[in-house]
Amino acid sequence: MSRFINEQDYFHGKSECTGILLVNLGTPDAPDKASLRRYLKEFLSDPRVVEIPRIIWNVILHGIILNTRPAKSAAKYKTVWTENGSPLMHISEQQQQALQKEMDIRFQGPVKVALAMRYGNPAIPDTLLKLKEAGARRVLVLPLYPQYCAATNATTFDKVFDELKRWRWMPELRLVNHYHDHPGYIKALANSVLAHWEKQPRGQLLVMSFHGIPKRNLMLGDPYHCECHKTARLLAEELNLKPSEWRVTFQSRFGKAEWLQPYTDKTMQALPGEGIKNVDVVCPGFAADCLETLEEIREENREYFQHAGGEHYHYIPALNDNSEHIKALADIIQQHTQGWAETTPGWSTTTQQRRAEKTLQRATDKGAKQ
Ligand SMILES: C=CC1=C(C)c2cc3[nH]c(cc4nc(cc5[nH]c(cc1n2)c(C)c5CCC(=O)O)C(CCC(=O)O)=C4C)c(C)c3C=C
Ligand SMILES: [Fe+2]
Ligand SMILES: [Fe+2]
Repeated sequence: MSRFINEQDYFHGKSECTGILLVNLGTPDAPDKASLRRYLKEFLSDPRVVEIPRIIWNVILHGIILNTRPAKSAAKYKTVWTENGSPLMHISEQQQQALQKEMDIRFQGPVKVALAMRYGNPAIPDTLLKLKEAGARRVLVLPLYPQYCAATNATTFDKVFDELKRWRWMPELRLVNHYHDHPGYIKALANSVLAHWEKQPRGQLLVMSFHGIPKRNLMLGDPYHCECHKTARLLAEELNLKPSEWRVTFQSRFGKAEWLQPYTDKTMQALPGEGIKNVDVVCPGFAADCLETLEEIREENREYFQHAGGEHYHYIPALNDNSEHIKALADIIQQHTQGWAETTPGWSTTTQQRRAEKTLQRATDKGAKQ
């Protein structure tokens, strides 16, 4: 017996690979009360998510929230659930598959891209074990949150560290902290807005709505607020927008404390009164569409806006598995895996083959001339 996870079938010369662990938030297994209760219990028990002293929070969570919220949230999830299940899960799987293809093209050595969710399934420990079985001696953790936040990125890293604490032979580990100002990500966002404007008449204002966090977290030094504003400024610059043509708001407030302002819902209720009756809304902080974009932004906030006298409200989808997004994420992976011998970005097999064919052709041409 050993307290650690051992290398049961280790043998010398076993083939190795680089593992890329993509992580998003997670989603309930089904849009029903029992699944929501399980999911919310795990999520909201995380001290990185709710930073209230445990003794007080446990009473609120178990006494009130877990008795009221699961049914209400399940009803909301039902409105976005599709035959493929939760949008967040389905889109994340598409991203994983597309990134695996991109890695196979870009890298010489074997790279295995795996998807995990911070809460629910597929769990981070199980996915790390799968990467281990595949021979991943190097692991890059890429949380799919462009803006760093302790409630999302730090808790992802916590979970990875907790699992690796149990291993006898730890892999080399690298973490992507954030990519809020990555040029490829900003360009992909800008092009998705431009593509939308080609199909729909452009609104008077582009609202960039980010998931909120408690204001206290900002005061305690969380860089999230600042990174959201930087993303927004870079996106506005890329789109050549005047200051009056764009605005940052924060959505998805949870609980009674003050969160980052201005709130998206209050803004939507106020805009028609300011003479802004046509808006486009984009959520640059969400790598994949989910409950918070599809239900809260695409539907709920449209109602607030139109109820207040707004006319045209267009939601611009998240980047999802859009090819420019996948290329930007692949660039981020490439930057962060530099120096890991087997993944040295080089010519893919097809590129090498094409080069060899060209060389052969040149030699043949030369031979023919002589
Ligand atoms: C994009 C980054 C996110 C940050 C930052 C974030 C902070 C944060 N969230 C809650 C509470 C809830 N969030 C919920 C859903 C949810 N949150 C994110 C992303 C961020 N959260 C996503 C992608 C999702 C959607 C998941 C899906 O299945 O589609 C929920 C659950 C839904 C509900 O019951 O309303 C809660 C609760 C807090 C408290 C917080 C920061 C402290
Ligand atoms: Fe959230
Ligand atoms: Fe919400």
